[in-house]
Amino acid sequence: MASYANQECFQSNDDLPIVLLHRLPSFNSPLKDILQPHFHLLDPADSPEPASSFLSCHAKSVRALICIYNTPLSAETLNLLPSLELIVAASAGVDHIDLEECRCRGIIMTNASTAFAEDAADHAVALLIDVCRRISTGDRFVRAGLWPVKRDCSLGFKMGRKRVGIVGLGRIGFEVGKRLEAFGCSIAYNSRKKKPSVPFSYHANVLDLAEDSDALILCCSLTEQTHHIINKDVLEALGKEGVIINVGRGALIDEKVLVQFLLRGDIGGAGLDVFENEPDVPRELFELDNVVLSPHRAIFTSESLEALHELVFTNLKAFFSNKPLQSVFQIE
Ligand SMILES: O=CC(=O)O
Repeated sequence: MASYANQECFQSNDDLPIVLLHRLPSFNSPLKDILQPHFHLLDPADSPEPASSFLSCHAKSVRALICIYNTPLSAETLNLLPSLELIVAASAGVDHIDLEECRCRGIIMTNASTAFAEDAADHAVALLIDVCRRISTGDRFVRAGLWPVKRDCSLGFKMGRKRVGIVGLGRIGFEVGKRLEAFGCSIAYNSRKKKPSVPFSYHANVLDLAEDSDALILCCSLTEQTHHIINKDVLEALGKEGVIINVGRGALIDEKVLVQFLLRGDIGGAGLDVFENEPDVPRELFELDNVVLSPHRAIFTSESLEALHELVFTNLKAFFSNKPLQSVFQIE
């Protein structure tokens, strides 16, 4: 457990480094209480003034900003902050932040993938097991009181020893691969570049990966290049018994196409933690027993959030002491 009290604290209130919290008024986080003794936190969401006047007023003093969860951070907002050098994203995905503007301005970014990787990977594997073994289906069957009156004969798929393709071998994808190796699965992956010293086989494109896989697990970031990376051709290549799992972002998949494939039985099943228009989920999926739906909660454990708080604290502390940062997100 992190102990923030033990960390060296800046001396007087005036000495506290200024950090801007960027959050929607609806997003609260215990981070505020944790950081308050160590940093002078500016929170426009708590101010009666419009955010733009609040930001203009404090613009010059803000060198670091914490972006809470998926609060959109546009070029327009960034332009109000000419002294900004660091964005600490309290999320693994950073598709809600204008990366092009950050790249042009040389703003450094850290994200939370080191804090979230293990729990997100557990969730991906849990979805795969659930889709293959129909665990949620069985749960619904028991709760509906059907067991005493009829037998549950829904046949699932074996999950062990399957060929699994991971799309995006960052920290989360790597943890997924490690876990599935223990189930006897053979692991291959696709990412922008082949990773040195990784024991999994590399496919330079997703179509080839899908052709060689029984299940695809999406763990990559959402970018212009990965938007709808899972399309009709990829789903066809995955085949009628193929399973798709998504713990990345909804728009990695062309969702309308996926729904059609599932309704026609042209794919074996799907485990989805993320959706194109969250929290709206295509209602057609509600009736399908080979689909497991999860409300974007792959990272939500108390341990993950504790690790996130520690990471945010450590990065801010390091930044203001000119020390190396952890979990830097490379903007390309
Ligand atoms: O989806 C969760 C995250 O990006 O942290």
